Amino acid sequence: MTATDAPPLVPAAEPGTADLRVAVLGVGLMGADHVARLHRRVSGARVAAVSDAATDRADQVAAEVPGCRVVPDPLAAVADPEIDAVVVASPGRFHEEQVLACIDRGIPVLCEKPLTLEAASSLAVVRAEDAYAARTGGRLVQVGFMRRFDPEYAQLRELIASGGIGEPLVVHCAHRNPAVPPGVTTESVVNDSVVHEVDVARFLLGEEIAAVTVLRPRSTRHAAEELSDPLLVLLETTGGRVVDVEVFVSTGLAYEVRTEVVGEDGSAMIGIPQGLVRQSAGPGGAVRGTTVPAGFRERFATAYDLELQRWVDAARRGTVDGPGAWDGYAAQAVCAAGVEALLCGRRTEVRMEQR
Ligand SMILES: NC(=O)c1ccc[n+]([C@@H]2O[C@H](COP(=O)([O-])OP(=O)(O)OC[C@H]3O[C@@H](n4cnc5c(N)ncnc54)[C@H](O)[C@@H]3O)[C@@H](O)[C@H]2O)c1
Ligand SMILES: O[C@H]1[C@H](O)[C@@H](O)[C@H](O)[C@@H](O)[C@H]1O
Repeated sequence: MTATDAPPLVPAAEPGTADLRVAVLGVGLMGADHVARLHRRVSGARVAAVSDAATDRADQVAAEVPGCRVVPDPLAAVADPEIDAVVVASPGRFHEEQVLACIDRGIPVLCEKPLTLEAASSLAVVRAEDAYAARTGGRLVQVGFMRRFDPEYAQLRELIASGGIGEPLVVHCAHRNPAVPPGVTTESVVNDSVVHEVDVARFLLGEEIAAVTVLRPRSTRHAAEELSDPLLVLLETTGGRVVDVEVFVSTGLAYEVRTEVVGEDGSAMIGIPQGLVRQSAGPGGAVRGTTVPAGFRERFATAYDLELQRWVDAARRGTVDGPGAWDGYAAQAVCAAGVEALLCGRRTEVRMEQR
């Protein structure tokens, strides 16, 4: 199920308030999905403008939404007085300036992960939003860690919080993509893929990550040259728990995202369809195990719906109801240590400012 073929959400916005006029910056794979969701499934908002470095792409996406304008310069879209809120879905290297422009204008922004590409620039976003909060008491930034809105992750968190499996000790994660676009590097796998598990670990365990170690097992023959794939990433939390992440981005098969938490009194796992599931290439390269989703758009369709609906509802109330700038910064600080650990081959401590 993707943005366009699922049944609409139940309207959630409060009556009597005007629709939020949203600009979406970057309408590639993710941005175009967000436009379709905001247009067809989410209530209380309308896509008033789109902006993309590829103007033909922007024209094509805008044509699907009545009343949607194309604004070629993304910063002009942010500055436009007829825009109330922004979704940033451009490549990560543009996030910092686009999010800072939203904070400068005092409008809410949902920024796709990663918040920025480095810990220092993410911290600059935190500081800018803190200055805005000191002046107004409000918050503006939400980061697109959509797994927090996935019903299975939410259920797992509640189970842990209720003591249902006792004190959590170890978390095992698998994050497997069938393939990644050309140009993806081993370092960008840490920043773009492992960043989800970093946020999941903080979300489930409620503590920071203190150190990262990265192991490089033998690489698959399916990986692009120079890509170390899979990786095993070990995250040690401040409370002494350990999270292991197998990240494998060129399986050639399907999209598998699993998380198992092992506690003192039990364990719980999410992300596995019931029954025996086998993933293997069949004759002629066909993929068996079709109950496993093909990609993140299918697996997390409900999470993206809920993420956008809650962002719109909160933005209309002048608040943020989801992972904020600090969560984006914390994840980048861990990923920076992860890239360092990858390059030096040793356990690396995370350097993070005090909140
Ligand atoms: N949460 C998730 O599950 C998820 C999934 C995929 C991608 N993402 C994130 O979404 C973002 C976009 O990824 P994608 O897969 O859609 O990439 P993409 O390459 O498909 O799309 C990016 C688009 O941005 C445009 N662009 C380039 N420079 C721009 C600029 N300065 N301003 C505005 N647009 C610009 C490109 O022309 C392209 O159309 C990334 O941050 C990525 O990490 C998140
Ligand atoms: O940008 C994508 C996206 O964030 C997906 O959710 C993740 O599974 C991929 O590994 C990553 O490349």
